[in-house]
Amino acid sequence: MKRIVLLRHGESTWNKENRFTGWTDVDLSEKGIEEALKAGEVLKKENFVFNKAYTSYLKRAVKTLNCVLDKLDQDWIPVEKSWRLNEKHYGSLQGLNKSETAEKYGEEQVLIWRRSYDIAPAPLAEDDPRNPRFDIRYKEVPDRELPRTESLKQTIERIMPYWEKVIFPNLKTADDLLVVAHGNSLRGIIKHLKNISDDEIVKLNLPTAVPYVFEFDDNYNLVKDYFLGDADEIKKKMNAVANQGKK
Ligand SMILES: O=C(O)[C@@H](CO)OP(=O)(O)O
Repeated sequence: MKRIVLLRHGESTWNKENRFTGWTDVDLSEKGIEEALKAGEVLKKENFVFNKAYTSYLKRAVKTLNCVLDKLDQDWIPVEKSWRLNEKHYGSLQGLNKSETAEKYGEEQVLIWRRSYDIAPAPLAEDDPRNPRFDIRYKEVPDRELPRTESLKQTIERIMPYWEKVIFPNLKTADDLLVVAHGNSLRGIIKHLKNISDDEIVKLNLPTAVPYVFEFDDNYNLVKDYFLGDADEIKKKMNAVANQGKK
């Protein structure tokens, strides 16, 4: 049996403040660190030994991974970071409070921006200092590939080359892989793995720092997927994420 564990980072300071984050590089909150350490403990209890881990270029994911590996005493394993695992770029919404945005534009519009498959928020202006083209960490990425905003569809399009060429083929030699990323970048991967329709994906809200295990047979077909943890608590966390876009 081969397994890939997907893990959304722990609560960030902007999750706490209920602000659209996207590619903004905010830190974990105190609670986020605790959640990340707890995820590590849960994986330890299940005796996971990872061959390799992947994460994004954003510190809330990187630090969550570090907390998990520390708890597992597997700090030594190879880790690869890629900008392709970054969160969906939230364009000009980045920094805005989600409830205030719902007051202004309506909950339905906010749901479209947050969860629809192919509608993207308005892009950042070319000269906006937050435009990724000004950020040194993306200097190796051709400008035409750097987003100014993204729909989930566009997020999936930039993740897939990395998923299909780098992460997934590793299952040939590895038994257990760990991917620590973000609410929407992981929704994109899950949509692909479970073949979820464009309409159904709107309903998926990922909880922070709850390990989501995907099991594959010898032909790399998905056989089973499940969250590790208390079902009621996970449901509560998912509802809380969904409610962030309400007035
Ligand atoms: O703001 C964001 O970048 C994401 C993840 O925290 O939020 P949402 O759940 O609204 O897509």
